[in-house]
Amino acid sequence: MSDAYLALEDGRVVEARGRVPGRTRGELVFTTAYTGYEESLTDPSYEEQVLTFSYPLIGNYGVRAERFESDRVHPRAAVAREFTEEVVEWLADEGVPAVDHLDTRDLVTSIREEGAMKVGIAVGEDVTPEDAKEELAQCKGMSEHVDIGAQVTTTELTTYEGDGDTTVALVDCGAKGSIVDSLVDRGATVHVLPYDADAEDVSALEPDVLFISNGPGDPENYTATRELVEEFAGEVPLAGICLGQQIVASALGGTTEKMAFGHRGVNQPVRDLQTGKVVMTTQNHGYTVADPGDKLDVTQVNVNDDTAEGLASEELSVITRQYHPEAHPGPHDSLGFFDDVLAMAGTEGNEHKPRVVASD
Ligand SMILES: NC(=O)CC[C@H](N)C(=O)O
Repeated sequence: MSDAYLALEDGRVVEARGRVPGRTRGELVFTTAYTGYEESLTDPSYEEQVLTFSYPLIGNYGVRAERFESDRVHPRAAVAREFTEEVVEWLADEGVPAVDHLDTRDLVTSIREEGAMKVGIAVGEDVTPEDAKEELAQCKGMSEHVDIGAQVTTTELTTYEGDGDTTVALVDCGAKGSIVDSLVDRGATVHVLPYDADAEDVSALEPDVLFISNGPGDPENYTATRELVEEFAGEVPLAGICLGQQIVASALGGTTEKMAFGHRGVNQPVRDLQTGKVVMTTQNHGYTVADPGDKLDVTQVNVNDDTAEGLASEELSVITRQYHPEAHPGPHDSLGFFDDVLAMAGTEGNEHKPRVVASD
């Protein structure tokens, strides 16, 4: 008898060792990141997903709150070949079910072949495969979480003061803390707004840049945020990261679609189409921009599958990234994006000229 079962959408039930008890469900995804488990587990973009680590040992350098990207763990459950005791204690404190001692290579191969799939999980002394199947039966697809932004956003305007002249209105659809840090470190004052902020809320801040954050789920469900982009495009420079790129594209006439299993890891190669340079990037997304529309140009692409990794419009002053230039976890190669965003703002005291071509 096992004390943990995973019921997969493809009909299989996988046995595992229970580390943190509970019953839950979500979309089963994997990350190939070999460091950064604290950052990944606290990334709000993982809301409503079950995160499988393909790296076999998770927790070997401890758990430190200073590395967290938000104030809680977001995946509904965590799966690894082996979790250390310290990670298990953290996940137990957070009430997030965890399992290990299963063949994660097999799980990852299934997701690669069949795509991200729903999973039901049951962990505890008396659980049965039927319990996991019951969870699976109640599991929604990611796009069915129509108001997922409400689960991860700030509920009130919060301001982080920088010592420069640029004011950024950051719409929080589940923003990682490192995005705020990267902007404040460069002197920007960042006003973090709820995901459903309206045009008046934004105008009141007189921002130099409207910045749409990363976040979980289907970009087409973020109606209020898309309306903000429509309203301010051409009036205020626009920036976006990950979900932010998808929302900007969708608002400006482009389309988005769900990927088979997405990109999650810290070594995704991205080519800048103007410079030809390739950088290694951190990624965590299951949707992508299928067509950028007439107003935006694709400026960067994924080397593995050619998907759009950067978009821009010189005319409208827009730059976006599908990957995570703020890193945490992952390489710092693309931090220059934040300099480009502030340069685009063209505020007084900024030594750069406004431009939309990336330097990263
Ligand atoms: N990191 C993110 O912002 C994720 C974006 C979006 N929710 C996706 O899965 O594609």
